[in-house]
Amino acid sequence: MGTSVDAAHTEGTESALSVKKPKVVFVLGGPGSGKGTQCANIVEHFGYTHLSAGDLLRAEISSGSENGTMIQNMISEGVIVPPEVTIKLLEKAIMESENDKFLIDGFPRNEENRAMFESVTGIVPEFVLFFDCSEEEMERRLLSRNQGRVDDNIDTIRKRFKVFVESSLFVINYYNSKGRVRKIDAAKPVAEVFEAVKAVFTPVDDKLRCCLGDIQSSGG
Ligand SMILES: Nc1ncnc2c1ncn2[C@@H]1O[C@H](COP(=O)(O)OP(=O)(O)O)[C@@H](O)[C@H]1O
Ligand SMILES: Nc1ccn([C@@H]2O[C@H](COP(=O)(O)OP(=O)(O)O)[C@@H](O)[C@H]2O)c(=O)n1
Ligand SMILES: [Mg+2]
Repeated sequence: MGTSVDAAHTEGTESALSVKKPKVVFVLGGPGSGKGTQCANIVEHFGYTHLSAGDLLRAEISSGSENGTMIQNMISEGVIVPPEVTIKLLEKAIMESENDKFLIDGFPRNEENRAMFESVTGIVPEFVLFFDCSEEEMERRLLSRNQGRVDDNIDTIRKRFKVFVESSLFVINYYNSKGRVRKIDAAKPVAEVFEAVKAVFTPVDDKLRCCLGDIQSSGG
């Protein structure tokens, strides 16, 4: 028995996370759909901690980890890194945070990611925010992102789109069948997308209070 990150992978739901029981929202959508951009807005307004699976993997490469070369090669090819690597990084980041609510951005990207995260941590997401955007628009955004990413070139972008359609959409459909997907039209300008995101995160009783306020102030 143990609660260390290493122990988590051999002991099923004995992960430290099954004790911490954080609140988790998965943020999914194709490459360039605006996940990172909107997560920054959500953090500011709703007090979540943002964990981007891609950022954690890139930090792992920069740290000189023994997995670094393998991760670097896989990101350059636009393919999905083995789930135990990504889950370990997510668990560590969650355990190191004092917060108890997290936006997990860009994960789970395939069924292997999803099933292993659930069996290791015992966590089911509150809901899944899905940014829906055309490939044409996502391609335009990625080609002008200018963050020096090795995978923002047209060849790798096409491979990432293929992985999204062939593997990631399966996960979105899975959660949709469980009624957990909140789909957002992500092709609109950033501020308009965030209005739709806010509606998803604002608790129902806040929305009611807001409407009642409107009725009272109009004398109704
Ligand atoms: N709604 C939007 N309209 C236009 N450009 C956007 C929008 N959302 C994000 N961007 C830009 O598109 C690029 C990709 O956004 P990002 O948030 O990194 O997407 P993701 O994390 O899904 O790949 C960035 O340069 C970002 O500034
Ligand atoms: N769950 C994940 C998330 C990202 N990745 C890798 O990291 C790359 C970049 O992911 P990202 O989330 O930063 O990319 P964007 O969708 O933000 O453009 C992916 O193309 C994968 O190679 C992964 O292997 N597994
Ligand atoms: Mg991103």
